[in-house]
Amino acid sequence: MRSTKTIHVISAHAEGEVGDVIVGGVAPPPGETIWEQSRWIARDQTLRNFVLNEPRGGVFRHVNLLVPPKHPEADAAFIIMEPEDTPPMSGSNSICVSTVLLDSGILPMQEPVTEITLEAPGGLVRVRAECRNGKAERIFVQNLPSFAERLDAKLEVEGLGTLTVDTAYGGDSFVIVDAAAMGFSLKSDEAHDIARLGVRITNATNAQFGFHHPENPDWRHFSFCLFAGPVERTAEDLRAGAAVAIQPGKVDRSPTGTALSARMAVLHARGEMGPEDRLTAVSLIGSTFSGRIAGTTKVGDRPAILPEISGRAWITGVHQHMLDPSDPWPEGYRLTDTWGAR
Ligand SMILES: O=C(O)[C@H]1NCC[C@@H]1O
Repeated sequence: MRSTKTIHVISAHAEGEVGDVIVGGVAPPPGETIWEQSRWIARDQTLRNFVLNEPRGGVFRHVNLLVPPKHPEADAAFIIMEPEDTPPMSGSNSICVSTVLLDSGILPMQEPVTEITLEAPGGLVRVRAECRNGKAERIFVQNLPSFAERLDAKLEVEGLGTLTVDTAYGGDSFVIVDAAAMGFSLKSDEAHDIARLGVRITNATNAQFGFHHPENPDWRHFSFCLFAGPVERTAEDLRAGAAVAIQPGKVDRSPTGTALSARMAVLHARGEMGPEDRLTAVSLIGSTFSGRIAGTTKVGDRPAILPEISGRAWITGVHQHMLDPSDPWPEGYRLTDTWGAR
């Protein structure tokens, strides 16, 4: 076999959403901070195209690049590559990265609990992993400070009229719509319609509102549309369906940890969720992430919560992605039959 580059990957999924991890074969990109390194990866596109485009990737794939941490408290750092974005943070990807680091032995595992600190592009995240028999069984992530931005804002969407939406940040930026008001009961056979509609709503939100993060002026757009199911409360246990449309038009198979964090920020801002409550988000495939509000803080002058989310991930394989020097498509390709919901 001949190859001009070989990239070593441990593949994983968190509650259904793919989050592969590059463990070797890629030199750390230039940059003084993990955020700067992630901007370099986003601008350069070479690695993104190689691992995300066909024939090695596909629209369902997210890939995380492990890099040496910059922060003295971090045990490891990672750059997240999603189909269209290179975001500050991701729930499912951080759970996959933690699981791969511990299950593969890159970081030492201690049973029954291992605590590690990860450096995401958006900042430090503390991780607690429940471990048994050599497996990280459940990962608890103290996500980035999360905040509600607009509540009950009016958004015009061509063909849909005026929608009432919330916007929020949960490690990534969300427009949140009421799933029932959009005619969805959040069943798996609605995935295609949710993906198509969600992208239209995200695009309209970007055109009309534009996102502003008080401490990260580089993150200026809305990434996702969350279709939020009704919250059912039993004492301190809250439960709600969640389907997130990801650009260019797919639905997260997991319940989306950043969406759960954004939703908890909105519920907290409305006085509908407190630190004693737990919110379980349920995805279209029936998988769950659990969340709680571990504290409150401020992001700039905005009131914010410190969300903790938890979920499970599993390793699915080990891959070596290679490039034959005669391959005419070294950066791969995308076609609109799968890249973008039609
Ligand atoms: O869990 C999450 O936050 C993510 N899942 C894929 C897209 C989002 O980053």
